[in-house]
Amino acid sequence: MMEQIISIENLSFSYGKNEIIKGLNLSVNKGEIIGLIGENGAGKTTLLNILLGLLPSKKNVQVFGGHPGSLLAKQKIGSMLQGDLRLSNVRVEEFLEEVAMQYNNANPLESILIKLNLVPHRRKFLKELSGGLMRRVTFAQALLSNPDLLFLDEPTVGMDAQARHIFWESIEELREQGKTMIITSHYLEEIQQVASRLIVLQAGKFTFEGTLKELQALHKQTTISITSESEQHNFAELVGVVNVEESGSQVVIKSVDGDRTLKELLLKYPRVSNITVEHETLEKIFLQMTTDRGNSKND
Ligand SMILES: Nc1ncnc2c1ncn2[C@@H]1O[C@H](COP(=O)(O)OP(=O)(O)OP(=O)(O)O)[C@@H](O)[C@H]1O
Repeated sequence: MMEQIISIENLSFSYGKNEIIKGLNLSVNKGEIIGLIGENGAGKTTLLNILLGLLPSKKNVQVFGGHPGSLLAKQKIGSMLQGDLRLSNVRVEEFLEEVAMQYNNANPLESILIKLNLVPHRRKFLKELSGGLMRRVTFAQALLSNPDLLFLDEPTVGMDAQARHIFWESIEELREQGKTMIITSHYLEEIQQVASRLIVLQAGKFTFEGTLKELQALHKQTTISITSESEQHNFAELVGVVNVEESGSQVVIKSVDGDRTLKELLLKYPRVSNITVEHETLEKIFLQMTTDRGNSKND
């Protein structure tokens, strides 16, 4: 049987009169990697803070079968939140040693410093770290407790290419170990590669939950680019086509039924060449979803 790690039933949350989270339901099983995506201000960080017990909730939120923020949950969760640890006059290794002391089964600090390439920075003071280096130290802190559940809020902001690479490699290892994760990120290309399930949060409500494939099927616009030397054509008439742009012999066709459009295209216009077919990326789908909502708001 699947082990349920997080359970949320009809959760709402307000800051004063401002309702931020609106009737959310969610169940997360062991080993799932949830990619939580949403515009700025959608409520992602607020939701993570509720799951950590940093913001209040009622019995409708359970983490490891208990209340968020319980001693058990604290031992089992590693989190990497937004906001830097600008403590004065504390060195990286002193800070991490202190964190490790709070846990019963802490990972060896030395191995984490090596894995995250932090050995050359261990004697630096936190206050002198760059933004990206600070994120790496924050990730080290999240890993120290050898957590079963990780909340990673915008983990790669400010990281350089190498640090990002090391980060996603570590996530892959954690996935193989069966760890459960909720990751928020605005780098959708990165998140779509690791997430087993995507959740879109818009203005405090989940507007999509499922795999990337399922999301793509809902927004199934396909772009077919071709070269056509023939003057005699009417690509707009092909099945599924919603838009055609022509520039000389270059033609870009948008279709909501890519497979059938392509079939009919090749049947009717066998002489077209340089055919490329592109499905929607998560980035484009997300832009479309948020723009649609923006438009309907102004209706
Ligand atoms: N302490 C607070 N007091 C009042 N309002 C707050 C507080 N923290 C956040 N908010 C508001 O709650 C809303 C959701 O914020 P939250 O940080 O959860 O969004 P987010 O999805 O994480 O955004 P981002 O992508 O920018 O990190 C925003 O409108 C924000 O202004």
